[in-house]
Amino acid sequence: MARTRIPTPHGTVFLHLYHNTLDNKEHLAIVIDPAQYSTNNQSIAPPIRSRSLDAIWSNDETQEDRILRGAYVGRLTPETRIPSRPIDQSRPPTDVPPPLVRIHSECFTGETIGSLRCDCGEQLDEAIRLISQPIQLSTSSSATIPGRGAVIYLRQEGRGIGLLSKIQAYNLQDVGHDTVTANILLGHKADERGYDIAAAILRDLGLGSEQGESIRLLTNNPDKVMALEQEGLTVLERLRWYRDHGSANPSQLCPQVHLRVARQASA
Ligand SMILES: Nc1nc2c(ncn2[C@@H]2O[C@H](COP(=O)(O)OP(=O)(O)OP(=O)(O)O)[C@@H](O)[C@H]2O)c(=O)[nH]1
Repeated sequence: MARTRIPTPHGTVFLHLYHNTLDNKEHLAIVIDPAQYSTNNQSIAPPIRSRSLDAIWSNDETQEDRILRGAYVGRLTPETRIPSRPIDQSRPPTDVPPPLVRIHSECFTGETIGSLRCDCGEQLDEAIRLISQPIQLSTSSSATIPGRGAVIYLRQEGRGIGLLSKIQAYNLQDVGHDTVTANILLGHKADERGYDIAAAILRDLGLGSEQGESIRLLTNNPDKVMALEQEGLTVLERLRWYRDHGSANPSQLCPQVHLRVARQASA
């Protein structure tokens, strides 16, 4: 695996690329924890870091090897390069809310070419924006810490049926079938997504696992919570956050979307 810093409109994030033994796809974790990047290093919450990244991979691994794959702490600059050490995870103080997590499945059409058949591109952006929002600590009405959490980006296009079948399904939708029937006519299940890889990535990041912190999950989809709990992860709270797919009715929008719509209307 490897990790690097990516500047985004919502701030600095750390992109983690994972290899796995279940499929030959490169799944990703977008870790939002800008405190790790700050120079004053006074974060009261534990850093969200990958155990496998910070592990020592071999006896002959050099500091340069570690830096190259992203196993460093703080900022990487021409003058500063501090390799990380294997993690000793500490539990956060009790007034720090659990990290916010979004499990997002790949959607080339919505994210890359801006398809309006779905709102996946907007959802991805909104997830990073929401997780990046400063967090108010419960013990003090004025103290805040930088937003922290992660988007787990799974390479399961078209609810797991793949891009080719998704394109064919769109044609079936254009001739009058709904999304579920279109998938079934193509020999697929209505939804072929799985969340075991997401659970493994979350465990690696110390999110939701016994050794780490519990999480708050951004989703309208209770299957995602069930799947993570079956994998032994702890989801403290499910936050409904967006409109359900296919719902164009503004009365069904959640508060964040109402806010965004209001902002757009006044722009
Ligand atoms: N087959 C098919 N897949 C679609 C269609 N529209 C969106 N998708 C896929 O649906 C997936 C979106 O899933 P998620 O981001 O996990 O979100 P969700 O299942 O809607 O649940 P939430 O967590 O509540 O947002 C992506 O893989 C998209 O490619 C469609 O019309 N047909």
